[in-house]
Amino acid sequence: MQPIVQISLDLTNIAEAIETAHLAIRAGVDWLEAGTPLILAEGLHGVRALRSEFPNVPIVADLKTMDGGYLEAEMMAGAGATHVVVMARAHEETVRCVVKAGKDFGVQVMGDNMVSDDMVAGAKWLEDLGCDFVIHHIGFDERRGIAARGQRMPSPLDQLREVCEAVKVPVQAVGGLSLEQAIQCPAYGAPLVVLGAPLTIDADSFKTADGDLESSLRLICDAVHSQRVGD
Ligand SMILES: O=C([C@H](O)CO)[C@H](O)[C@H](O)COP(=O)(O)O
Repeated sequence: MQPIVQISLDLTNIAEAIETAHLAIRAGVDWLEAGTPLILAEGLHGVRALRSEFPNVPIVADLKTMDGGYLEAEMMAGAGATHVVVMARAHEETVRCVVKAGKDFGVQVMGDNMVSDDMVAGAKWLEDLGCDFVIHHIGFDERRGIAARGQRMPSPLDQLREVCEAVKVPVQAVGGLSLEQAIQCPAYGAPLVVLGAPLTIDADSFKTADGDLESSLRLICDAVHSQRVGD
């Protein structure tokens, strides 16, 4: 499969999310993610607004579902999401409910192995329960906490190859990746590349000399799309 570029809209209002999404789509981004902060701030309205503005673009709702999985997935599907996210730390029954809702409402399920005791086993478990994708994720707080104690910050690249080898479903690596590291994900076997905080939060640092963020983003998308997964 050709690598896919997703932008994580970790923003807190619809106007900013739509503006960033337009720029991203023009630059070649394939999927939009309604990030957790956007969903907290704007809820279903945020997902509906993205769907209405971008009728044909896949939209990942990063809900991080822990319970009540069927209804959460049903609501997000109704608002226009094409993908929902359930956590490996949730009860097995919750993952099953989200997978069932995914089938009933035509959305795909991404299982997130964040904070699993064994990240590789967590990924495999999510696949066995029927998730369509695995997100291999080192959480924001975990990374910051470890760094604050003066230890090396863990990276999702550390075990990415192992996770990709353990499952058959496509894998996405998330959590503190620089743009350069994100671009390397297909070489580790992960076809889904997420551009997160560096672009949505520190966007100014990624503008080209002429101040054009869109052209920087286009270069990144081209670099990802020109790769073959696992090379
Ligand atoms: O899911 C996320 C996190 O848990 C906070 O909600 C972020 O979208 C994800 O961690 C992306 O983070 P960066 O890689 O730092 O952009």
